[in-house]
Amino acid sequence: MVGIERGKALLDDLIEKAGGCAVVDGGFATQLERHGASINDPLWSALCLIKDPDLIKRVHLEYLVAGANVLITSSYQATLPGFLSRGFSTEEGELLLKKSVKLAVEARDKFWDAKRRTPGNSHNRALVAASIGSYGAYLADGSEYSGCYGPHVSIDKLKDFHRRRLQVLVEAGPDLLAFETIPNKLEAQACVELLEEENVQIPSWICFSSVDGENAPSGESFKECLTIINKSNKVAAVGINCAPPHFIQSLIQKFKELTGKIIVVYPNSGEIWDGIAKRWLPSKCFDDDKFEFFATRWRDSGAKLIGGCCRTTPSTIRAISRVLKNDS
Ligand SMILES: C[S+](C)CC[C@H](N)C(=O)O
Ligand SMILES: N[C@@H](CCS)C(=O)O
Ligand SMILES: [Zn+2]
Repeated sequence: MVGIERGKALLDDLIEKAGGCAVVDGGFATQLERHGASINDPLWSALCLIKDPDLIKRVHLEYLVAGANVLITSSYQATLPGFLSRGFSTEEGELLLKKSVKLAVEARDKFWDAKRRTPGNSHNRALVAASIGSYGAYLADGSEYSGCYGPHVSIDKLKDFHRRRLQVLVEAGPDLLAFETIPNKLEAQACVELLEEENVQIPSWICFSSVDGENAPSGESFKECLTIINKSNKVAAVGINCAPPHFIQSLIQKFKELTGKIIVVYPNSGEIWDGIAKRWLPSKCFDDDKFEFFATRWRDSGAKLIGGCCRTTPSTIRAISRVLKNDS
């Protein structure tokens, strides 16, 4: 078995060993902020790659201890143009991108080396998914929740935006690529074409946000979006991240009808991001108990990777992990 098939087998194996549903980590930026990191910045969580890499590793370890089987790297809003605009050279920017993968791999290996020696160890070796935030995340104007990129953003522009970061992240050796908060069909198409053009040999997941619980944020149907993704053998899983948790049950059912790929869901707490004021607004939320209650429903509806996104914490992941493990 070579390349992409080997990577997919690794993911299938992780899911099987976890009892049919593996746990993704929780809000990465949220946990950085709980430790005092100040990330109100165009680079958002990626600012810590520059300012406090030790904290990044610490947060990865906290999610592993909480039961995460997949770690998502700190590269969501880490981009070469973003680093260049801060005075870094291209080479330095590429090193920062690589560092995001290195920190997660080091945390995973440290945790796994300790666990595998423990008698009765029931842990799986976690996988590292390199985060690729949408173009809207880079714009830092909240457009990952609207999908409105304007008429001048073509598929070629989106591919150009994503290409070098993707190459550098793949070179750094993660197990998976995690495209996050994709808000429209055009960007989904760009990601799929890029994976093919770059002949990427590790599996990806592509996750959409949603603001109405039925469609991509752009208003385009998931049927249209998934028709594009279904044609790609580079994409192992598809799903939803950073959407309100009360949308998830019906979206899993919808996705089940639209794809044969693994379904991945990691909703946020339900708070709404105000992209202009750059803060979370209160709204209908799930607490950890509700995540615990709904995690088994999401699994029973067909999700095979479940976690949390913004405003969830290691205690959310502990609750999800506990219930999925005890119930499998
Ligand atoms: C997932 S959102 C809360 C990340 C931050 C956003 N892209 C911004 O920079 O405003
Ligand atoms: N994984 C990202 C959030 C995506 S919305 C982070 O917390 O950095
Ligand atoms: Zn999020």
